[in-house]
Amino acid sequence: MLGVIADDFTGASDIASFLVENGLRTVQMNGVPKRQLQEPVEAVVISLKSRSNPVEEAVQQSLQALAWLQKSGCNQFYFKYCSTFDSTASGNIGPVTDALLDQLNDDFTVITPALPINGRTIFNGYLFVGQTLLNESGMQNHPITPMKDANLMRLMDAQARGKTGLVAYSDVIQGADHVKRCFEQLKQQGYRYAVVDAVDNSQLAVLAEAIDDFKLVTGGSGLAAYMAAYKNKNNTAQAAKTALLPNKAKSVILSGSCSVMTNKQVEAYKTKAAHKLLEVEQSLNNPNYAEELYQWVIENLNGEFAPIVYATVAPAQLQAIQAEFGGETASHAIEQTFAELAQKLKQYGVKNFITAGGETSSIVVQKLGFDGFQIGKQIAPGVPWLKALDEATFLALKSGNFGKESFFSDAQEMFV
Ligand SMILES: Nc1ncnc2c1ncn2[C@@H]1O[C@H](COP(=O)(O)OP(=O)(O)O)[C@@H](O)[C@H]1O
Ligand SMILES: O=C(O)[C@@H](O)C(=O)COP(=O)(O)O
Repeated sequence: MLGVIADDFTGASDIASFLVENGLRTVQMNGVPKRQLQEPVEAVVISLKSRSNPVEEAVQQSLQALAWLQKSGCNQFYFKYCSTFDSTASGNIGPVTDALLDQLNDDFTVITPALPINGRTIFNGYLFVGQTLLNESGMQNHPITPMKDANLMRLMDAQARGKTGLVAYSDVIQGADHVKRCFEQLKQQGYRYAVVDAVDNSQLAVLAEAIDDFKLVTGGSGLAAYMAAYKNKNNTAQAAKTALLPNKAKSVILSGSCSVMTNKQVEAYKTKAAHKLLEVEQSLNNPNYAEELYQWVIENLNGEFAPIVYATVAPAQLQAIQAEFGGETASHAIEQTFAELAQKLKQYGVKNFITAGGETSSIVVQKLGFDGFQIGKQIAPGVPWLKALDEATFLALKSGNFGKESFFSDAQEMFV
């Protein structure tokens, strides 16, 4: 069984959806579960909110997740981080990878954020988003983990204990046996991690075969999709695919992502539905603010499309807000307001929640407190509908940069 430790909740649903698409029966758990697994599954994804926590906390949470997965019968582990490698010079991708390797008594793994279907590719160890380098893609303006370099070896070396080598495109295309030999060479040269080029899915397919016996794999969801397909090559590739869809019911959208794509999605959606900007100053200073937003949402639940509350702003506005209130203070206040608002709306009877942004989605789901999710149909690559395990509440947790401009209405067009 494959055990996945995801550093945020959108990332968890992203990887879970690709595992399901490629035939693995998968469940997504909300944090480290307090109970044993009840579902017969081939993969378990544990959603953590550890991407931007202090390093020690992220390491500790990840090790707890690993221990639970080991106890539950997993024999291979995947550390899922963002396809845009969201991290800083102190972590958390490096330290968590090191801690997981140590705990598994291993000393080598791969670094593979590539997700070609969503434009994330790696060439000569540089991460691209579409046709631009990561650090020119808009990710340099990320509110919490601004990405100012695209070189994965440098990014990893800054935050991890060991040295990072490269298996370049010209080697990857020579096939899985050759890639395995490259890994051996890198190990002999003292490298602990290998960035592996992937400009399209065929390199991920090669890599999936080359790492089939690795104890720990790290990356975005792209490689996981091909691992699932490889593991499933002899049998029921369609078995786990699901048609699970949300019911038409009271629905809301909460958008706390400031990514380039979320900005476009919010702008497009504002032409269709009731919309309200979440004001940072109010979040910080008005103790009644979540209640006021709640009243606004419930007055607007009966439109053709769900109302949206958004903190999403363009880079210049974000900079001004962060300069005025402090980045962390602003982020924290916004996240708390969204969490409180979501809780009130659930109590009111809202059944479908669409959230945008990894941190935002994570805090909302933690507050709503489900044990975990079944994985439903994808709205866009990497964004499935999820159904809470014990009730008919559905969620779509949209990664900052995923989905088309019409994502928010696309999601609702799937209601049955
Ligand atoms: N208007 C804003 N001003 C300051 N911070 C903001 C604003 N809107 C959102 N944020 C914060 O930015 C962070 C966005 O992160 P996240 O939700 O993970 O989105 P993404 O998926 O795009 O990375 C959150 O902590 C959120 O609270
Ligand atoms: O790998 C990805 O890009 C996503 O699964 C993911 O982790 C996105 O993070 P957010 O943009 O913070 O939602």
